[in-house]
Amino acid sequence: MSSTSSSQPLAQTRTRVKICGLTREQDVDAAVASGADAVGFVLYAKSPRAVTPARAAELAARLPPFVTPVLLFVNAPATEVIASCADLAGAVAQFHGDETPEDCLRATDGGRIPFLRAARIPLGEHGAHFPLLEYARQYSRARAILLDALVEGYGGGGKAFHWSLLPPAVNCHLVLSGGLTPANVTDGILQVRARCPSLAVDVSSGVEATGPDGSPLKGIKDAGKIERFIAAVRAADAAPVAPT
Ligand SMILES: O=C(O)c1ccccc1N[C@@H]1O[C@H](COP(=O)(O)O)[C@@H](O)[C@H]1O
Repeated sequence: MSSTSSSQPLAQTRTRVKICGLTREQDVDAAVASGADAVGFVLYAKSPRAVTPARAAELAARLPPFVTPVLLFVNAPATEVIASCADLAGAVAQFHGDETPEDCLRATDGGRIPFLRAARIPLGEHGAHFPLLEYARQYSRARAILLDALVEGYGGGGKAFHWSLLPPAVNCHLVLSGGLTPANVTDGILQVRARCPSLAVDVSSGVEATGPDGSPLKGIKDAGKIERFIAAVRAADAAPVAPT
């Protein structure tokens, strides 16, 4: 039985929130205080938000029960994924590179470690050509398909794809990400939830602090932005679902 597709329609749930790319204790605490359901640590050395597995475990030790640590990998060897997840109780793996369905299973001990698979949707009108339903079928052992924009460097680019070009009906668990901010997340949820009842959201760039010149401080979060982001998610949950 697959995890992401079912013949029965999925139930609509409260929108779960993941805050990703955390590198500091105070940002983990801010995410938890604002009501995040999950926090993400980037175990991809080329990312400006990269942490080591040991640092991820140290930061995750601050999490209270029922807040899930997510470890993000890009084309990491299976042994590395398995070892990192073994060191962090309750961790979920997020595959954000070119991992095949077989790679995902190998790196999760045959699916025993729960995992998310990122789908990288082209920007602009090209997004209409992404075969999401087929992709979800291929990665049916994933707990959810995480939608991100196709950007250089695999992810974390702060760019949004065109949500309106997603298929009209998707019956698998989705995580919407890519360029979400406190200002656009309500609209994103309303557009995607009309197509998929089981939706979570994930943000990194959109809740980061900025330097004196307005440039983003990658890996450094802004507690106020995290709070406004989660408040905007709750506003979407309180809104009626509009048909597509
Ligand atoms: O954060 C990164 O540096 C990163 C690097 C490589 C792959 C994914 C990465 N981040 C993830 O990308 C999505 C969207 O992020 P954003 O909100 O647009 O910045 C999210 O899952 C990040 O965790």
